[in-house]
Amino acid sequence: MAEQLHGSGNPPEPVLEIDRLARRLGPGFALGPVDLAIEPKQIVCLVGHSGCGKSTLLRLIAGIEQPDSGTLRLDGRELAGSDVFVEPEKRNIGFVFQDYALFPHLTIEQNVMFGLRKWSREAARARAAMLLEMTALSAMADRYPHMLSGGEQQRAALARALAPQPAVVLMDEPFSNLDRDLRERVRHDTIALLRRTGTTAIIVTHDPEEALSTGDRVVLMKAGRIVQSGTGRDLHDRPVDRYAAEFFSTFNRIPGTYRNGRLHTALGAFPCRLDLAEGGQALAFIRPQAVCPCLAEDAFFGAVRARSFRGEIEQLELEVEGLETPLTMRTTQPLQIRDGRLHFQIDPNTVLAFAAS
Ligand SMILES: Nc1ncnc2c1ncn2[C@@H]1O[C@H](COP(=O)(O)OP(=O)(O)OP(=O)(O)O)[C@@H](O)[C@H]1O
Repeated sequence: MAEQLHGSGNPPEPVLEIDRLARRLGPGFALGPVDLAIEPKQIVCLVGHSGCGKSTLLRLIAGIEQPDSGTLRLDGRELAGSDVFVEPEKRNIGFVFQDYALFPHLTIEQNVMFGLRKWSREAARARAAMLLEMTALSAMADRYPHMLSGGEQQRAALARALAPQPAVVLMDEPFSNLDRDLRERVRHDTIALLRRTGTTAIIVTHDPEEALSTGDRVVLMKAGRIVQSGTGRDLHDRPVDRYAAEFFSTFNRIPGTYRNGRLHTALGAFPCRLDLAEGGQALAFIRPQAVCPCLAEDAFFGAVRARSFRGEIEQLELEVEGLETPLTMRTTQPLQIRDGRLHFQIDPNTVLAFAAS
């Protein structure tokens, strides 16, 4: 997770400010109201399940879609508001589409130069040459898009988006068309290029791991709204609700009773603060990695019902007295299973608690 570090002073002025932005699409879907402020040079990952409105928000920012209400400002200039609407090509925003959308009848160099039509030919060629160099495409400048691999087309689309020096680049699922190995590499190179050029970027993804590993800031959406926004650490370690928790991790959900600032369960009592009356029902969310092997005789134990070795980690399903469903455990530690039983303890530090309803 790459966290951007700022000095101890105030955060920098946002480059993009979204204020109460809303858009209804047909009878079934409404986006917003959405508020979001994005700092310069930040890489923001918009993440959420299919249909939550990620692309709609991106299209509103790009100007492909017009909001019903709310405002959008870029570098202090209003792009969309009650009586303002700036056309996409006048927004100084770059866009990389999921399918790259390169112009098939133009060479790679011509594609990259497309947004530079107002530049002098000399300056445009120099800028395109620099971006082709940065994306390792110089040798392919005269080829047409169909003569490039998927990864190369993605880089060409990024070079084209970056060419006019946009204030923000928007990328809609830019790595999803690539197979797994290639995706890792292209993602790494893309982020390196965005960092090197100091580009502010919003990347849409539905992949939780991609969001956590890529974004300086992760914005989780659900049903057209922002559920939580923060660093990957914030969202992973301190999710605001069950939805956010389960989006990024898998958990054992252990029922319990809330009393005296603790959630009392069959696996012990965990300190927590819930907006719940004394005696209210809640769930302890226990990560499989927080279930640790333990040799102490008075530790909890369970009957091993399934065991699968997955390379670096081993996953076990344990049947534990007092629990209705098997407890999942993931560990890298050596295991001592005696008579089919394993002793374990729970690391309380990562346990989360949510009201049961
Ligand atoms: N032009 C439209 N008219 C009516 N409904 C639409 C229109 N475009 C999108 N929708 C609906 O709006 C919702 C949000 O779509 P959107 O494409 O923004 O979601 P998404 O989070 O990007 O999903 P995915 O990850 O599948 O691309 C969906 O339910 C979709 O069916």
